[in-house]
Parts: sequence; C-alpha cells; structure tokens
Amino acid sequence: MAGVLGLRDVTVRRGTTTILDGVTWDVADSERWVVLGPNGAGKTTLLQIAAGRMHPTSGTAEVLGERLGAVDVFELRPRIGVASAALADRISPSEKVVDVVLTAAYGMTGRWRERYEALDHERARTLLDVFGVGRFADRAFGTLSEGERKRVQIARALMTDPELLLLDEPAAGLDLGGREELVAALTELALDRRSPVLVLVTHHVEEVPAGFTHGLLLRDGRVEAAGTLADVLAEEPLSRTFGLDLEVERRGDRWAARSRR
Ligand SMILES: Nc1ncnc2c1ncn2[C@@H]1O[C@H](COP(=O)(O)OP(=O)(O)OP(=O)(O)O)[C@@H](O)[C@H]1O
Repeated sequence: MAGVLGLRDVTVRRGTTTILDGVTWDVADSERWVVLGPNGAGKTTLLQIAAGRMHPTSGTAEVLGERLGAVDVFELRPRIGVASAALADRISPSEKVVDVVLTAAYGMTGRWRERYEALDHERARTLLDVFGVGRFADRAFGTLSEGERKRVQIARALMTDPELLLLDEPAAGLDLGGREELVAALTELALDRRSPVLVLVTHHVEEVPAGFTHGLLLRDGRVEAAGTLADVLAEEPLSRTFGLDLEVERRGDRWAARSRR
C-alpha cells in the first residue's frame, strides 16, 4: 500500500478556535513517524483524524486508502490500533489484563457476554509476552504499575493486527526505567518489518525510539516541519516549534534537547 495517511489542507475548528490549520501530511507504507509539539499544538486532534474518529472541518483526509466522509468508519477503525490515555481511562480497573487485550478484537472495552475463540486467547497472551507483561495476564488491570499498563495498552492496540498503529504519549507518566523499557519495546516494534505503520505522539525528543524514520513538528495547529527524522529533529525547526533556543544532540540512535539558556 502506498498511502497510509494522506491529509490535504486539513483544518479543524471548534467554535472560534482553530485546532488544526491547513495540515498536509503523507505517511507511506513501512514508515515510522513521530509527531512532536508543545502542549495544545493539536497532536491528539491530528491523531483522532488519523484514527478515523474525527472529520476535518475543511480539507480532505485519506486513511488506509479510504476517504473520511465517504467510508464506513466502523469498517475502517478495526484496521487501526490506538493506544491513548483517553482510551485507557475507559478500561475498568477490575478487568483482567488478558481481557483488556482480548476485547480489542471486538472494538470495545469491557468483557461482556462475548465468546472468544481459543486462537484469540492465544494471541492476546502472546502479545502480552512480547511486551514483557505476560506474567500479569490474570491480574486486574488496576493493580499494574503505570508502565505495565502502558505496555498492556500497546498489546491491546495490536490485537486486531492493524495496518496502522497510533500511540498517543505512551511514555507519559513513566519513571526513567519505565520509559527506557518502553522505548526499547517500541524500538523492537519499529525495527520489525512485519509491524504496522507507526505514528507516535510525544513532547520529548528523548522518547523517540530508534527505528523511527520520520517526524512531524506541530505548533499552534500548523505543521512547522515534516520529513526524515534527521532533518526534522534539528535545532532550527525544533527551536521554532517549542519557542525556545534549543541545543539538540544525537547520540547513536537517540536524541536529547535542552535550552541554551
Ligand atoms: N472541542 C474543543 N473546543 C475548543 N478547543 C478545543 C477542543 N478540543 C481541543 N481544543 C483545543 O485545541 C488545542 C489542541 O488540543 P490537542 O489535545 O489536540 O493538543 P495536543 O497537542 O495533543 O496537546 P497536549 O500536548 O497538551 O496533549 C488545545 O488548545 C485544546 O484546548
């Protein structure tokens, strides 16, 4: 598939607020994108368009070759995996971890009278193992640490074998060890050619895993820069995006940024 995402001049307005302003963005098969920008830049809104969960006020958006507005979003959504704090909030703390993953196959949170095939059970447990949380499969979701919950959410997002995986701030709230473990898991995912196309939203260049290929910088709903990571995670575009004079360092496959002042 050539075009996984194709946004043309996408604008989202709510009342008098313009949340996204003329966003044009192309994501192709096998690419791994990072979306970076300060608080309120419009990152989550952009991800909602990519997830087929919001329509542009103007402009056009194609997701997995389907034009939003002309496709049945209920057919489109199972092809897209999403992990976000908003979705995690809808998971009952008493829900068994394996069920959190399993219910994704039915596009819903909460286990409620469905019948699951043995293969689905096996896949859910395998995904939990892949993300290092297999030993918690039979525990209640609410008893896990923040980092463990994040990994369960990614396993859940992968349950439907999606073509596109959207991760909204997966490292938010993690301590240093938790962040590094998550970054390592995402690096493995990014480097695996069988993985879906990945889009990761973050505030911090330190959270960009190795294996990611492209970056989009957003500020005030506008694209400040988009392209290969090496081009985009440079001092000039990053400083412009965050409104700070930034010093950016690349060490091996990871980045770090700090203010010069
Ligand atoms: N329904 C709405 N009505 C008015 N403004 C909204 C609405 N939804 C979002 N916004 C505003 O749009 C802006 C962008 O929000 P969004 O959540 O997309 O940003 P973000 O880059 O993900 O921010 P953060 O990094 O803080 O999570 C914010 O200023 C937010 O307050």
